[in-house]
Amino acid sequence: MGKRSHLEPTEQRPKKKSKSEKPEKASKDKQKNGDEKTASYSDAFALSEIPQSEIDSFLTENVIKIVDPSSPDASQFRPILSFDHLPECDAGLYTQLKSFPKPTPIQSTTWPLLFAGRDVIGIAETGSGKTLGFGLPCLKKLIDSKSSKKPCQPKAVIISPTRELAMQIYDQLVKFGGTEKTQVTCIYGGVGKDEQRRALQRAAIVVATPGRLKDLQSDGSIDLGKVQYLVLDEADRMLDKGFEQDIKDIVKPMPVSRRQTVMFTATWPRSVRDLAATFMKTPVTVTIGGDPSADPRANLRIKQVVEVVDGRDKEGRLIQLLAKSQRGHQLPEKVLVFCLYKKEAMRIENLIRNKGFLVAGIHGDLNQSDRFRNLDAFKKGTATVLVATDVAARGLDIPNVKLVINVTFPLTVEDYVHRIGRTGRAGADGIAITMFTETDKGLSGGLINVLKAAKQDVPEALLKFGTTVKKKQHDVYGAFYKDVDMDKTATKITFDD
Ligand SMILES: Nc1ncnc2c1ncn2[C@@H]1O[C@H](COP(=O)(O)OP(=O)(O)OP(=O)(O)O)[C@@H](O)[C@H]1O
Repeated sequence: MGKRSHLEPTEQRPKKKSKSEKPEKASKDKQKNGDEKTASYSDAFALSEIPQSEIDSFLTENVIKIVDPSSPDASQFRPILSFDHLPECDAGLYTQLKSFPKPTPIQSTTWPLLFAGRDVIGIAETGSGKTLGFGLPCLKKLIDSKSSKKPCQPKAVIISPTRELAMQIYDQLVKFGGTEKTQVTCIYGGVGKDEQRRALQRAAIVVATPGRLKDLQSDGSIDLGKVQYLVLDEADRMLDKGFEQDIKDIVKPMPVSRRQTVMFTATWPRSVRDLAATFMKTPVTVTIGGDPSADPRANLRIKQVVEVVDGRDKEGRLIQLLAKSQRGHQLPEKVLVFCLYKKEAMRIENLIRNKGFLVAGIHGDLNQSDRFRNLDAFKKGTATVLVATDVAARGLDIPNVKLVINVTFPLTVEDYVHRIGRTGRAGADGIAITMFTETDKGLSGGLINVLKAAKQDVPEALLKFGTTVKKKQHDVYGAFYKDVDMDKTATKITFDD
């Protein structure tokens, strides 16, 4: 292990080391924190052989920041630069990884920490492989675990804000899970409970939406007292007011000392950070691409176009854009159209259908089988336009979405970053076109900062609305807040369960 750096204990930066200097192969029983979690992790020999200068370049080039309150030593956890550096594991866990050239930066940096049992907050751009970032260590933990599992007592729980995202995480775990795949299950609302109860009998890893998980916990169908690995995906969403109480209730039977807690997201607003700390034990915060205290950051491969328009011109402009993307190419492009409200989404979907485009919709008023079916149609390309509310803003990994059109701006710039992040995934490019009207002007400052940070053009007309960033106005924001029918006087907020 190299010399300790003189940095403040809260911050790790790449340490300078000569090329010939090699770190000791260190065994890392990382639990200095006096808790009951134990995990042993050592750098693979091939990783320990890599010169420190190469590690330093990797950290610098990817603008990786690691803040560990318990240690100032940057070399303690070397990023896993190649799949060959992964710790040994049975059960064909790494077989499927061969389809990828190497780990993404968030995977490289968080995997060693997670294998070593640390609590981790991982912040990285949309489409950067965060699911496997938390998913692979989860599967490895299960494979390595010697203790037997009792029915309805999972060892790992992964919580996601929407049913579609929960299913997507489940699919990934099954795909990468090798022989353990039969021990993964997914529970979410909008469908019957009996089958889910049966699946819980054998499930070691449960992927869930919070409402249904809480329901099954309350009626005794699941006992979370043995959970050792807890993930909040889209963590800022899971911790905002809409879900906060559910999450608190769910984690009550899993003491923080006995569980590893993992939070991943692309946006990490200040408003949730203190709350996050109450769920975690000396977490290491890993940020890819810059300081987490800055404005939410968009994926840099997405070209962002903002058009300041009169509200009455939106539909005409939308049809123009769709005509170009659907008929101006050999094959129609996949386009995701975001609306703010369910009624608006339904109206826009009908409008698009009447113009002869292949369209499907996804929002909270559809039953679950229609939601899954429509999403599937878009994935397969039988519908090339998907009209969605923010229920589809986060996490969904739909191949080849070329264009995102925001017909109505979301209620927060974080949601904007997630919405446009449905394109430009896994290294691809994408375009996002946003119609911005006078009604949205309260968010112009935040949007301008997102555009500037991503070196995008800021239209004059947007600057005229002002550059001040207003404090977040909605305690409940994002996908579910907006899945409300604002045309009605009763403003019941509905959540995925
Ligand atoms: N090492 C890798 N190399 C290339 N592609 C990868 C790698 N790991 C994962 N992917 C692929 O990248 C895509 C995006 O991954 P994922 O959905 O996990 O992104 P994310 O960071 O969670 O995005 P979001 O913030 O939108 O939820 C997926 O199709 C996934 O299969």
